[in-house]
Amino acid sequence: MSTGENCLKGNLESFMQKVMAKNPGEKEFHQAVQEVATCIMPFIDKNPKYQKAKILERMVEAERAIIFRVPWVDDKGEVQVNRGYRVEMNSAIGPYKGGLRFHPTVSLSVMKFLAFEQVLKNSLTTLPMGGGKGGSDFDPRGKSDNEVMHFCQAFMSELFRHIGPNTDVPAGDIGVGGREIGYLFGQYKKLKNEFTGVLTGKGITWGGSLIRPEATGYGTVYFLEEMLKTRGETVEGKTIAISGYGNVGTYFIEKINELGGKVVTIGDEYGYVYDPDGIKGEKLDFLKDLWVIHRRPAKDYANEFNLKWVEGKRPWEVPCDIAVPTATQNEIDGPDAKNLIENGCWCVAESSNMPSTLQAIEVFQEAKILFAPGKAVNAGGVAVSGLEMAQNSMRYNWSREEVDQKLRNIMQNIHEQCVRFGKHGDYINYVEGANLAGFVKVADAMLEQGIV
Ligand SMILES: NC(=O)C1=CN([C@@H]2O[C@H](COP(=O)(O)OP(=O)(O)OC[C@H]3O[C@@H](n4cnc5c(N)ncnc54)[C@H](O)[C@@H]3O)[C@@H](O)[C@H]2O)C=CC1
Ligand SMILES: O=C(O)CCC(=O)C(=O)O
Repeated sequence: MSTGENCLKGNLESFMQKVMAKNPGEKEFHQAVQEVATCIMPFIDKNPKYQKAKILERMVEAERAIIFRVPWVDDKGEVQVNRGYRVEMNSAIGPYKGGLRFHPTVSLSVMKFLAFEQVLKNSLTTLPMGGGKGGSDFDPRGKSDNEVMHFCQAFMSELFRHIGPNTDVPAGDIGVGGREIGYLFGQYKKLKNEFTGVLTGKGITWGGSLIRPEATGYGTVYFLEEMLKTRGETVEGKTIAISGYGNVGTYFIEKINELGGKVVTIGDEYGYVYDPDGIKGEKLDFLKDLWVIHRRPAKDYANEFNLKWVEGKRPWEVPCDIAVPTATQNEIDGPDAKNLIENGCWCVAESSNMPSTLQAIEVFQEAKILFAPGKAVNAGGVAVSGLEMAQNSMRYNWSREEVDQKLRNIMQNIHEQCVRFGKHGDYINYVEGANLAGFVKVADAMLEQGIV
């Protein structure tokens, strides 16, 4: 290793030590920062203006992080207490924008890693959106509709004072779909007495955008198509393993089926289903409601169609051409990554946020397979949220075809940016490309806006 490389390694270590000391125990946040800093620090070294203004040091510090109590009453009349969060990470290029997650694993660390990733992702879309994320440790599974509504109303009773159409615009994420956005919006409107585009993912009759429900899944496919083109390939005839079967997973399958690919797995934290004939027709119709409407486990799909259920394992042991994680963070570890490659997988497109551990990323990059990170691959969801905001401001709606075309253009543009910033000879380092392209726009805006 040269003296310059040693010096950079030393800078990264000392930077990470400071981040870890300031954010003790927040392992997901450390992981997200480390992945980004590893790519950005050599670039900052060559562009001292970013160092002088301490841009990266400022970017890892949330502009604001709100933690609040969410008390509500369940169907038995018992008081329940959950914890709510909204991390407003960076507003250099627009209002804070990012989803709300309702899941028992939600913690400050999870919220901060998601908000940090969101800043760079939103920048990649080229739309004027800053980054934020929020949520609660509330678990919607097994709750009645009435309980979900009461929880959403209690959550918004605090959140409403921190958000607004020009300040912070939340949307859905794990456990938050159209139903939850409806209850959250209703409570916001009641409290503020105004009808504004304060949330995205709204119903079509009250300000939502066509294609928003489909956007993350479809956008993933559009990005995947661009990746495959770099090797002269298409989706047609490819066998694909995925994990989650919620909003992202089901619309991903829908678009893959249209293009002649075959999705053979879905799963959850309890195991996975192997469906070698592919998830299509009435099986996809069944799957679409399974989580998004009923919040039921993946095993129900195996039982319904008499398929193999593999208890306690992840789908990454199944032979496939392409793997697309669509569930949650750190769902592919080092051994999973090795398994995938040994079984013939040559492309991994991350549709969930930070699904691969740092070790898994290393395995994919060393094997030089096509590998692209969530912040690029899954940016279609927030991109159409940005289009929903634009339509709300204009008090106008674009057609399904118009939104879909804009989504496709945005995903192609993100792919071009990844190539521009990440190409090394024949190999495209999509992680480096996405991080650098996302960083430059935010960093330049921060420089122009002074030390704030
Ligand atoms: N909804 C959106 O527009 C976007 C979502 N994402 C990411 O995509 C992923 C999926 O989100 P959605 O489909 O919206 O959520 P969802 O709530 O509709 O579906 C979540 C899926 O993940 C599974 N799951 C949840 N926790 C799990 C765990 N601990 N282990 C294994 N499986 C688990 C559930 O069973 C379900 O199949 C998340 O990582 C989310 O952050 C990223 C960009 C946009
Ligand atoms: O649509 C949005 O605002 C956010 C989507 C989201 O949460 C994400 O991109 O991870």
